[in-house]
Amino acid sequence: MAEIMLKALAHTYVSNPQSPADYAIREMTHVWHQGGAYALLGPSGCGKSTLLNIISGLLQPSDGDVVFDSRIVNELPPEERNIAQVFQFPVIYDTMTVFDNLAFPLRNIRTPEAKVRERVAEVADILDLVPLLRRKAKNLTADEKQKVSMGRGLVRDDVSAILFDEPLTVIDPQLKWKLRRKLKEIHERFNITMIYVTHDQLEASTFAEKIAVMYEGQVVQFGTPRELFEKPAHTFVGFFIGSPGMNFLEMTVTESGLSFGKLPIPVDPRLLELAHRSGSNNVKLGIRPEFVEVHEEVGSNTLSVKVEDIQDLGTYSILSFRLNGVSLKARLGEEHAIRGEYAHVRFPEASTHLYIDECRVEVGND
Ligand SMILES: Nc1ncnc2c1ncn2[C@@H]1O[C@H](COP(=O)(O)OP(=O)(O)OP(=O)(O)O)[C@@H](O)[C@H]1O
Repeated sequence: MAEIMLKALAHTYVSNPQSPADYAIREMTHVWHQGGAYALLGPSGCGKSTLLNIISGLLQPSDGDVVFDSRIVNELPPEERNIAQVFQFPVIYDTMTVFDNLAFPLRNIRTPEAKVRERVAEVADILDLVPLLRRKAKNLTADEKQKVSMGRGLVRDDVSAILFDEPLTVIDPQLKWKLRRKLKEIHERFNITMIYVTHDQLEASTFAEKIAVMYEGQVVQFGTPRELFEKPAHTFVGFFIGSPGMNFLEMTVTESGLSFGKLPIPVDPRLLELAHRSGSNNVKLGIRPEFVEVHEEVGSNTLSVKVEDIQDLGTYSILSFRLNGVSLKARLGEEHAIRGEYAHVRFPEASTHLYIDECRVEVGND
């Protein structure tokens, strides 16, 4: 069991890096606490596998340190780090039985056979593999094989952490939720640090207590699923988390305030002050579709917008509308009907967020 710290860590695959864009992992300092259930979430190519391979020791970082419980492990090969890794595709021996596959990591470290039987029985029980123990692995279904692969990661009780790299890719959608629940159960039972890599926000938020969202080699936010939804720290998090993602309105900063095109947008004067001080012309207002107020009639401070489309998704619908030439979205409840060609929307100040150079800014008692 261990706390894992990434200290001023960076990695490039390029021999002579010239700019931050040459780094698959840009410099980061980051701590994974002992016993935590974490997800590493981000789109393809953002650096998730690179980071995971650096933690497991398959890859040496070009800069910085990987520290397990205050011990620098940069030089240690994977087998000496006591890290278990479960990959996208099952890693099992087809010709062995399920029992022997699960026993393999223990027999490898010369565990007494009585202990092997005890641990294999425990792990097989939690993964519902008991009826399959005598079967040859090659006859199993894809999800059974992946469960065996997970079991091999869990069977040693001396591992520092288990790293999962998109482990449900080959699993049928109907079985995915079952395995996700299993993983949660395993985490609670074994109190082990787990890091789960995925590009699927639903997978990340059902598994993890805290999610590190990665974008272009950086962790742009590390927070609970709720924090990522309610206070996205970076425009990428706003866009990537949620369905559909956050709306962004590009602001013009003037002496007297912020405006979206010619439309004045009220904001807290302290935020306006921050926008002025930054001198940036990359200022955006973000609001989640869930918080856009939509009315059929004109109301106080409402803006008239042209309805583009209403997508009925059963228990809710998504309204697409146009404002100042920009397409935006609002989420409507079941009972909320918009019939006309125009709707009247409001962006409640308490639900809007200000982003300067893509990062959320806030002022006290926010
Ligand atoms: N062995 C390698 N040599 C050179 N560049 C690499 C290598 N492996 C990854 N990269 C590059 O590093 C960046 C990060 O890749 P990485 O595989 O870590 O991302 P990822 O988030 O895991 O993506 P995916 O979800 O598609 O696996 C990408 O630009 C990728 O092209």
